[in-house]
Amino acid sequence: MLQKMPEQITETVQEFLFLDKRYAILGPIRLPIAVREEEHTFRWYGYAQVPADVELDVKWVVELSERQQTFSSFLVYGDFERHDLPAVRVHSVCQTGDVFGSLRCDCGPQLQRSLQKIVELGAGCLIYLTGQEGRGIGLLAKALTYKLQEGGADTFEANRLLGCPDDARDYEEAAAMLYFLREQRPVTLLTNNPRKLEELRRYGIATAVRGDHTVPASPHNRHYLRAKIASGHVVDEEKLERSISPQPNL
Ligand SMILES: Nc1nc2c(ncn2[C@@H]2O[C@H](COP(=O)(O)OP(=O)(O)OP(=O)(O)O)[C@@H](O)[C@H]2O)c(=O)[nH]1
Repeated sequence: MLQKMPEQITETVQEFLFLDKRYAILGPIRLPIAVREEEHTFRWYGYAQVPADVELDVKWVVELSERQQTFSSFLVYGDFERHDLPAVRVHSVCQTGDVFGSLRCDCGPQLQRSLQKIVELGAGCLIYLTGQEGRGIGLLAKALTYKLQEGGADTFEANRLLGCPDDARDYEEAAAMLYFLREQRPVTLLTNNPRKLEELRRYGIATAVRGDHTVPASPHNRHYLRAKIASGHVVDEEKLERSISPQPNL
């Protein structure tokens, strides 16, 4: 192990307090990303909660990382900190949709579209929450809900049949990271889920407003999207219907 840490590493680890919780924030790290096949440079930050009694240094970060392999992180684009109303996507991990490109949900296209919107606007942030697979019930329970959905249950009924809540997610960490970047200055939250907005506001991001985040649907996720609408998601119906029942090319 390195005896003396080079400055570029020690400067990368910052400490941040939010609602009595202590966070280690690592970054920024330059990350070139292809968005619509064009290269754009984002600033990447990782973070973790830190117990009050540990000394926050590089050694501790490395030990934590060896113990715990999965962390949430976020991407920042443009002059996010100073822009009047930048775009923010708070995205819950969806291995099937985000990584495999599954059409059973709208997660993958929503993730891609959020990066596109951020680049188009010129300033924004994507917070990728890895602890929220399956709306917080975890990957394996989500897999079980898929089997139940094949038997006719909708996405929420399937959760309940397993004794799980409809939605077990919490947004305190996301609020903490937004506060770290911009304190309470307004942002447009790209979401169709009004609860997500309310939760961020409850945690101190009081000035956040909602920006529609409807993406083209497929026949595979029609039922899923209808269940989300019935549960309170606000979707641009025209955009959705147009994509579900494509008009023949004239
Ligand atoms: N339990 C369960 N979770 C699912 C299912 N399909 C996708 N998910 C998870 O749902 C989460 C995304 O939540 P959504 O309900 O699609 O949307 P949202 O985040 O509340 O709202 P938006 O901001 O508009 O995307 C991800 O963690 C996915 O893994 C499913 O059928 N069952």
